[in-house]
Amino acid sequence: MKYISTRGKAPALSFGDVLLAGLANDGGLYVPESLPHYSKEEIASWANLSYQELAFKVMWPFVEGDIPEGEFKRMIDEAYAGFNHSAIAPMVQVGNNEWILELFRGPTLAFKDFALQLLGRLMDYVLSERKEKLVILGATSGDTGSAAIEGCRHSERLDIFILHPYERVSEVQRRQMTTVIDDNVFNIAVKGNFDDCQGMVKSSFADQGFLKGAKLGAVNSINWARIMAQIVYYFSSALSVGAPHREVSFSVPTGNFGDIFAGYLAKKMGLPIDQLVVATNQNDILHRVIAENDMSRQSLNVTLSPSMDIMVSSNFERLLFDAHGRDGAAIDDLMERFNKGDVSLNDQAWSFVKGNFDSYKVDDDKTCEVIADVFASTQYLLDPHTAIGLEAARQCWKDKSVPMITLATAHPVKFPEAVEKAGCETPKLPEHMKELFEREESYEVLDNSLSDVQAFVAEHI
Ligand SMILES: Cc1ncc(COP(=O)(O)O)c(C=O)c1O
Ligand SMILES: N[C@@H](CCOP(=O)(O)O)C(=O)O
Repeated sequence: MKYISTRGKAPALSFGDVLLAGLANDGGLYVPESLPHYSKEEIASWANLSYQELAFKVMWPFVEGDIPEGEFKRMIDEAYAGFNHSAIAPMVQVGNNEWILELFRGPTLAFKDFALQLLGRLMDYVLSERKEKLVILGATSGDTGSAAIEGCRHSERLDIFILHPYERVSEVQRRQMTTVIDDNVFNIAVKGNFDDCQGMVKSSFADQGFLKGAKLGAVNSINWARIMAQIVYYFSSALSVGAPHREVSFSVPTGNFGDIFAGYLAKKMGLPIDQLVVATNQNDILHRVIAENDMSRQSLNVTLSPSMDIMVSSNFERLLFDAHGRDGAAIDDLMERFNKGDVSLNDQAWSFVKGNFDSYKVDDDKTCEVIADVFASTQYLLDPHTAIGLEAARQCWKDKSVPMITLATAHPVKFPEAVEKAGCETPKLPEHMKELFEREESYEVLDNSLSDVQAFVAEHI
């Protein structure tokens, strides 16, 4: 399979090259040149597969030619061995035809483990084959960081630097990253917000001179391999409620647009999806663009769902590429216009976006109300991001005979502030994290300055 850049100016690459490249060298994001498409019969034949077997079926066309089949199967098995539920992504029913897809059963308790447990292994394999090393620079609003560190820390071929916004992630999230004391793991708290951190990562890809010859890699969802692994649970959950013989809908707590973009691809690959609902917190740029064609960047709010405190949604560019007939030059031009302050899409692109997604915005008060109500009626405790997803699902659901699946993107134990504001009790940390608050932390606090961050990285590789 070949991959092309959304800006049309970078060379087409193979999976292995895209995996290591992260961002394309024209500033674009890599997407597959074409997608595999599966018939109803073929999807139906996957109904009794284990999660790992299904993962292989769904992802194999994307890696074939670059990763040997046996190695890929081994990596999948190892990646999901550390999950604490045999279904890997179990479903919980919270209402009539209303489902929660638990994506927090991995080691760091958020959906990021699905892709990052695999990504670390894929990178390690390709780097070993090529006898190369990689410097990872990642940005996190709280969850990607710990999952990436967990997925990469054991590789002798990776040094990993994670930027998180200073004092804007929950204490559990921070400690999950900063208590990992390994020679190849570096945490940096940037005095800024997530968009600042993500901007520094992208700028560093554009000019890698500061690395003195070392190569930069990405663990954020700008890396295609992240999206690929996130497609699988759309298939597994849909199959478990009767797809492909019936349609299903999904509601997805959204920030960087990676997770829901994976759902959009699942649909293009043949999964019968009725609705894809983009659920946002007060940082609602994606809701505004879908509902009103307004992409104006407003200042970033600090919310009770910090992992979604994002204004610049990287993966939206992948969707815009499709919305503009996969014309890289048009996207290159559009991105330049956005940077100059243009804030709307042309009619054709907007109707493409509106035609594929519904959206809803949920504020902090409503988030807490949903956590409280759902707990009172079912004894099921939602994390704040999932509560936003569930509320958006309920507001946007058009056909109640179609099962609505809300992605539970994180475990509530990571967000005690929201849980307590909702009047609920925060659950206990799981066994493997029970000493989290006693463990030593190590991280560097830096100004919101690209040169300071790059100097720190250069000094420590
Ligand atoms: C808990 C949680 N929910 C939702 C999201 C949003 O996912 P995406 O950025 O893929 O849209 C994130 C961060 O990415 C997250 O950590
Ligand atoms: N919510 C994320 C932000 C980064 O998103 P990514 O999916 O592009 O890695 C986080 O928790 O770090």
